[in-house]
Amino acid sequence: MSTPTALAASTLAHLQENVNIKWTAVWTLPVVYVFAVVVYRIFFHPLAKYPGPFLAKFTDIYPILQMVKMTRIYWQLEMIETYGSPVRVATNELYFADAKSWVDIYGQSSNPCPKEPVFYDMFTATGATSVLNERDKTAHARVRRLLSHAFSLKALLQDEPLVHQKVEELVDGVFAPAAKNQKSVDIFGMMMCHYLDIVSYLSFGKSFDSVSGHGEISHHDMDCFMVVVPVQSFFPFLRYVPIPKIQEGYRGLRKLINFAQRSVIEFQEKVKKEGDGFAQGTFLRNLIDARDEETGGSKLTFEELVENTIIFLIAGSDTTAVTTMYIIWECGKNPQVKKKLVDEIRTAFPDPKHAPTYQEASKLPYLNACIDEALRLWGPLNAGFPRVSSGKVIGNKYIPEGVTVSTIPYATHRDPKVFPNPEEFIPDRWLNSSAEMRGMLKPFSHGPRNCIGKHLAEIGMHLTLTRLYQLYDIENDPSMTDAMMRQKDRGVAAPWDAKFLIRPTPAKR
Ligand code: HEM
Repeated sequence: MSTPTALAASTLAHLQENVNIKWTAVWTLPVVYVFAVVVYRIFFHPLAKYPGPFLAKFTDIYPILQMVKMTRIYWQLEMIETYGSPVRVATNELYFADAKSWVDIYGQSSNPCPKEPVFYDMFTATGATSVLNERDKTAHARVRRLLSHAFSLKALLQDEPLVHQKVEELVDGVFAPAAKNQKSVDIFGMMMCHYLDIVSYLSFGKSFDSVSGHGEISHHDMDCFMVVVPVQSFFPFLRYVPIPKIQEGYRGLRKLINFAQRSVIEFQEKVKKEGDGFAQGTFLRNLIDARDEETGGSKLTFEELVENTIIFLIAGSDTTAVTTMYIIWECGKNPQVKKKLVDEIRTAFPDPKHAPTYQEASKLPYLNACIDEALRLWGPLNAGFPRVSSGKVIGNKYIPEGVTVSTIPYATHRDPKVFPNPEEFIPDRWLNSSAEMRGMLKPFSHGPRNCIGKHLAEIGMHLTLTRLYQLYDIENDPSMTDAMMRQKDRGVAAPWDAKFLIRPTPAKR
């Protein structure tokens, strides 16, 4: 018979055993779960058969790491070169680098691949959706139709005098003083400001005037809020974090939203007061007046106007500025290229009193070739645009629904079979371009979600480059190196050191 002490001891031992079993269960269950997930992802996941680095089979570490390091484009190319296309770069993600995938993923389709939510939810200033991040096909098509007239070449050309005015401000405020004083000038920030001034003028009916520094909003405000905008969708309470940089970002964002709201209201009031004649045919007037017959004559709401115009600033200034700067950089490095371009421009426009118009400048074959080549080699958004497979054949394989897919421009633009010597800046390759080359060059993406601002970007770049080379001989400052101009991929891929020193001197004719 057990004594009471022995009984108590045995009960205690049982209890302890139970507790041990429970503790063992507490830590073994997650381990078994994680092990099962890893085994599933490596051997049984629908993407198990695709090549790729080992860790990508069961983690999403690589793309995240590359985004943080801002070196995504280089790693993307390395993945394609090492494993071919498609390559599995994360548990549920494939990269492609061929012409057919451009059409399959991004082309017009009754079964389109929608935008990837985690990536695109980042891009909102006010919390509303815009043409950029709207995922629903029908809702996007409505906004896109409402915006399309304002972005048509014909409508934009009505605003051409404004672009000329901004180009002259860049000349007078930046190039002329540097040429006069025979000094190098850093055009990195100024070029961003130049295009910001153009887009803000179109969007709000008044420019930020950031080149002259007289405006209400500066490029610095934009930089500030770009620190918080992409992060806040992951951390909804970010605005309450008392870190100075974050608070400065929110101040910049609030300033911009206030400016946008105020400008749209003032403009709408003027339209009401002054009637049909007011600012007729201008960009903002076109947006306000646009009606979509397919949705019973719906118009852009106030919230849509504000969010979309802010998105135009983000999408349309640094992108165009970066491309312009890389053309100047490459011309500085390649005297023969520069000579051809400058000769073409100065022969077509010998009189410095006549600033070339877009219709004239867009007919220059070598300038067009330089722009294509810069977008191929240095395109600001060449890291790709993620979509979610809708369950369809992409390339030549069926890709199940839900897999994240993208075609990587940085890689298609460097395919040596299509672009010999891919790392070299050779504008001549575009003078007789093949359909194959055009099928691989997609700096503005492809299909119904391609860049709506392409014409505006082209007007800006043509007018700016022709005028600058018409008036100035431009050298790269000797201190500038390839390493300083290497692209840093902060969303828009721009020179690593955020600096580009050049030396303009009056054109020798
Ligand atoms: C060289 C200059 C530019 C380049 C390389 C460029 C490139 C692109 C690319 C690749 C996309 C597709 C992005 C995606 O699918 O996520 C895009 C979309 C867009 N771009 Fe541009 N862009 C440029 C200039 C502009 C300008 C000047 C504007 C307007 C002011 C603009 C406004 C937009 C908008 C609103 C979208 C979203 C379109 C939609 O989803 O329907 N872009 N751009």
